[in-house]
Amino acid sequence: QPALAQPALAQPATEPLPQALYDTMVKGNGRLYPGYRVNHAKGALYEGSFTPSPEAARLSKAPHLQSTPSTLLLRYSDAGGIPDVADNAASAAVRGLAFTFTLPDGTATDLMMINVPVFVVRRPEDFLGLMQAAQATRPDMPQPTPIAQFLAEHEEARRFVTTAKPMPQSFATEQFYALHAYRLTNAAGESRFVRFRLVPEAGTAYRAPESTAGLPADVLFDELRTRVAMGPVRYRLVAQLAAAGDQTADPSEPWPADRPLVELGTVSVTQAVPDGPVAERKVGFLPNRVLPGLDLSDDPFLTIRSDVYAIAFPARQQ
Ligand code: HEM
Repeated sequence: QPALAQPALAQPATEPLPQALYDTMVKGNGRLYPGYRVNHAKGALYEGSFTPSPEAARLSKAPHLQSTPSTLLLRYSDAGGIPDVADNAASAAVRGLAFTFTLPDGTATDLMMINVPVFVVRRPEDFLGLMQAAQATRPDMPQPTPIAQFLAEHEEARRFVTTAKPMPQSFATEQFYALHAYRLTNAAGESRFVRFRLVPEAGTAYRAPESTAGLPADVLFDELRTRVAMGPVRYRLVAQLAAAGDQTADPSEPWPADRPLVELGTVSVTQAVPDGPVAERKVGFLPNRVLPGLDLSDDPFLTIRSDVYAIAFPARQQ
């Protein structure tokens, strides 16, 4: 009997993906900013409330989507790991808005959004590849540079980087998207896949690209603080409903624009958190902090990102 050739399973000792994503993000920042988030480092904390619409309970039995209002803790942010990045810097253009909804009995869930409707890559491992390609690229390199090569091979990333990301007039005139699909299940046991978005009551309003150069570094955060001091800033939380067969695993691929939108309720941002810069260090959000009636889809980013944030949060407590 011939001996079966057993190739040695010589796998290179690689880091688990969440740790590799975190470490590569830290490396990309070039230096450490102790106490700050490695991404979305510049931000501000606010309080508010969420009042669900009657339609919300028809879609989901999740406690925050029934009739009882929740209190909200919200954090607005600019992209990138530099805590004092200017709001008009190109690197800050992907802005974040993260929420914790808390019911009177302490039940809580998180929702994390950015101001673009789709993500830059299809899969978490591609995000690692994108960061590695960007970090390996030097201006004096011959073409194709690693980043040019990555973009050549990833059509969705090309689409993302070439899509204009205009600077809003205000955080109160920007739309935000949770990107990933979630599954809502109502009291009758009926399930739908949805994607959440936030639509500003003030309408969307952007700045002409040629008008942003001389703006103060904190223009958006200062404007929001002044605006909220004068009265609540409101948004509508909206669910886009998937049709049967729409894919739910790839946040770089939008669903067709004709998918119905259902209003889930009103978000009111009512006041800045006192001593927010200190308070925000003890605050973290998780894409997988869900409730019965609000479940994760098969989008692998939801779990991988949650694992990354579970590494990042304790690392910034020191
Ligand atoms: C694999 C892809 C991603 C990685 C590795 C990643 C990593 C990170 C990390 C490490 C932080 C800092 C967390 C902390 O210290 O608490 C962060 C913050 C954030 N991320 Fe991501 N992220 C990814 C994708 C996304 C996507 C798709 C969204 C869109 C919803 C998003 C939205 C945010 C927001 C809004 C924050 C700020 C949270 C806050 O204000 O505390 N991220 N990200």
